[in-house]
Amino acid sequence: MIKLQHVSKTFRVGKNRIEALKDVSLEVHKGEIFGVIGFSGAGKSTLIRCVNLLERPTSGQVVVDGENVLQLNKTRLRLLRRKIGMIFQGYNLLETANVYENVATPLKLEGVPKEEIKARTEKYLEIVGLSDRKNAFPSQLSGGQKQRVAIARALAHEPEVLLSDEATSALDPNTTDAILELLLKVNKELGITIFLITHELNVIQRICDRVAVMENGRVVEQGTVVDVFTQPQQPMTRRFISTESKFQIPETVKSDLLKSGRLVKLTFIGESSKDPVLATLAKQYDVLPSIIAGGIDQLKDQSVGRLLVHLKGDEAKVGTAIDFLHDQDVLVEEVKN
Ligand SMILES: Nc1ncnc2c1ncn2[C@@H]1O[C@H](COP(=O)(O)OP(=O)(O)OP(=O)(O)O)[C@@H](O)[C@H]1O
Repeated sequence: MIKLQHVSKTFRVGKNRIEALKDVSLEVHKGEIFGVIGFSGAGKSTLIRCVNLLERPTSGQVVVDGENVLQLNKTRLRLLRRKIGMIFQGYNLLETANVYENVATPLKLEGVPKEEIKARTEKYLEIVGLSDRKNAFPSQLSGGQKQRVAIARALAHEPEVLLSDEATSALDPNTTDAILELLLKVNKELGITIFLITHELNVIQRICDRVAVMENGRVVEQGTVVDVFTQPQQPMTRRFISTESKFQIPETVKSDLLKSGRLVKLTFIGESSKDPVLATLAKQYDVLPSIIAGGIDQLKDQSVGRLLVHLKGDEAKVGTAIDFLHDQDVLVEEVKN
């Protein structure tokens, strides 16, 4: 649906050159939710803005629905942009227009017939749950409601792709969850492909199918959310996951535990969480496992359980027990000093 091939973007500010994107390639498949995550300044906004040419790449190709957008004339580009809706962190609503007008006015400007404008505006306000607030003005709405209006406005153009530029970044956690649920519904029920950028791991975990991790203008890692989340390959990705993870123990506790045994982080994905591996360690290997910390993360379609386990016993037996864990359907990472 969206293909970015070797995309680079350099900004010139006075005598300085800022390389915001360096040879970025990625592909967003039709029907999926694809997320790009990275810390501030990584190049995420520049990247997403290259899809609908709010920003023009310095080099590389951008292909949307089979069309090379960099080669389109103005009319064809305008037609293509109709297939691409966009929502922003700051909502970009018309403050002097009410909810209904915020959705209807852009359709009017596009020359959509009157009856159709009414039908679409009502339909999409209903989908985002704001039918009863259509006469309210933006100043009378909460942040979450404003984002719902922005989503309805984008959907009213009946796009095939929705670009989301940090749409939940200004919202509190509960409102964020509600907006993420709405995006899932838009993806599932309307079949709209979603390409989003975020600095929040939670957004990726909750709704994305695949993810790309950006650092200093480059994509350093990409894959399914389950793979990238459970087996991060790059230091940057690990840093991101551990920064957000509640799964950390103080250094002093860690060094005490390492004096009396070995420490392993176990990750259980889906079905593997049902096997009683810790009981097997105690029974068959004569090793005493103690759970130091643990938790479950809910990814879009999968739950991932994590345990930090201390293993105490005869050194050789603990070694064999760790080999046994590696043979199970469980990801094992030993924690060392
Ligand atoms: N119009 C511009 N002119 C000059 N430099 C720019 C412009 N837009 C972005 N940049 C620079 O490009 C780099 C990437 O910025 P970008 O906004 O894409 O990153 P980001 O990952 O979206 O970060 P943030 O979440 O803070 O917006 C930064 O160094 C930024 O200062």
